[in-house]
Amino acid sequence: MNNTIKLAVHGAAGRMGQRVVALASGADSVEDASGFTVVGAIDHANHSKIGQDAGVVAGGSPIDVPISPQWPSTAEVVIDFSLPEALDACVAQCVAQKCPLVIATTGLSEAQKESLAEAARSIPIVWAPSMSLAVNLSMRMAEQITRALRDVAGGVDIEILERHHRFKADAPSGTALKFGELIADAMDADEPVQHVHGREGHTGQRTRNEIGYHAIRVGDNPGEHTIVFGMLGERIELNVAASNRDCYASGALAAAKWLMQGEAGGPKPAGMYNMFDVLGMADSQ
Ligand SMILES: NC(=O)C1=CN([C@@H]2O[C@H](COP(=O)(O)OP(=O)(O)OC[C@H]3O[C@@H](n4cnc5c(N)ncnc54)[C@H](OP(=O)(O)O)[C@@H]3O)[C@@H](O)[C@H]2O)C=CC1
Ligand SMILES: O=C(O)C1=N[C@H](C(=O)O)C[C@H](O)C1
Repeated sequence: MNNTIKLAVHGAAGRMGQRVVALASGADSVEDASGFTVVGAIDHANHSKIGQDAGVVAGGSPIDVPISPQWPSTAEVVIDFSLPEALDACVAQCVAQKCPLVIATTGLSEAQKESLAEAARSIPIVWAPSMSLAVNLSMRMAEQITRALRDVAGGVDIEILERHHRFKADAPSGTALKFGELIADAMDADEPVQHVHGREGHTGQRTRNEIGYHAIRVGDNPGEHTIVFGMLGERIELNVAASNRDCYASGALAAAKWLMQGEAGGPKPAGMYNMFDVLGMADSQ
């Protein structure tokens, strides 16, 4: 009997979708990727790869699953790496099929975030801007550093630099925004933290309660974040960089597996989860 997890990938012909298909279908031996059968490789109807075998599109052997706009009825869990404008239909489909969902797409609108919260009332969703273990661990470290430096004499200036490939559509990265959100909470400032995106012109002196963001787009960089904690006389730089996209793909597969491991033997209960939950870091602030 085949008791592997039946997986559908949304955005399957894209850079990330291809790596998820490749790992989940065993092209490389990665522990988090074992135990899946890819049953659906979904992309939009006008994609040039429609009809081609998803395993071959991903650079491996055929897996008998074509890239298709059709949703398979057999999927037990869905991983989405697509575009914000493609996400609403994906969420609606998962709700209709009562299918657990991992959402990795970034650049979502506030309205989309609200509808995700609504969807999470009926299905379990893992939603995170970075599926990488190293990034999520670095987020926890950034919170700790922020708290440790909160009352340092002279103050600390926190700036977030992110570097990504030239094809990336959103800026700053979802990960940079998440770092900023967590750091702002950890600053526990008396006044609201200002999120300042780039600087140009006569900006005046930097205020104490701001976080700066700088988005660099260069070549094929698969993702790098540097959090600078600048003090008077010294600084800390927390740098986390991907060498390739498999840290995100294997993290998404770990999340899909985690969603399928509810206490009652079925999937997790409906709710909104993140990678801290998946990685057992929810309480390690
Ligand atoms: N959370 C995480 O760990 C990570 C998140 N990401 C995020 O994942 C997303 C995808 O990244 P990446 O793979 O590099 O992007 P790509 O553009 O390479 O892939 C997106 C895929 O979705 C397709 N698509 C477009 N419209 C639809 C639709 N209506 N239905 C289904 N598929 C559609 C695209 O087709 P077409 O090319 O024709 O537009 C493409 O094949 C981004 O938001 C990125 O920021 C990326 C890496 C890690
Ligand atoms: O588009 C990408 O490539 C990435 N996007 C995510 C983000 O916006 O944070 C995660 C990762 O950095 C790669």
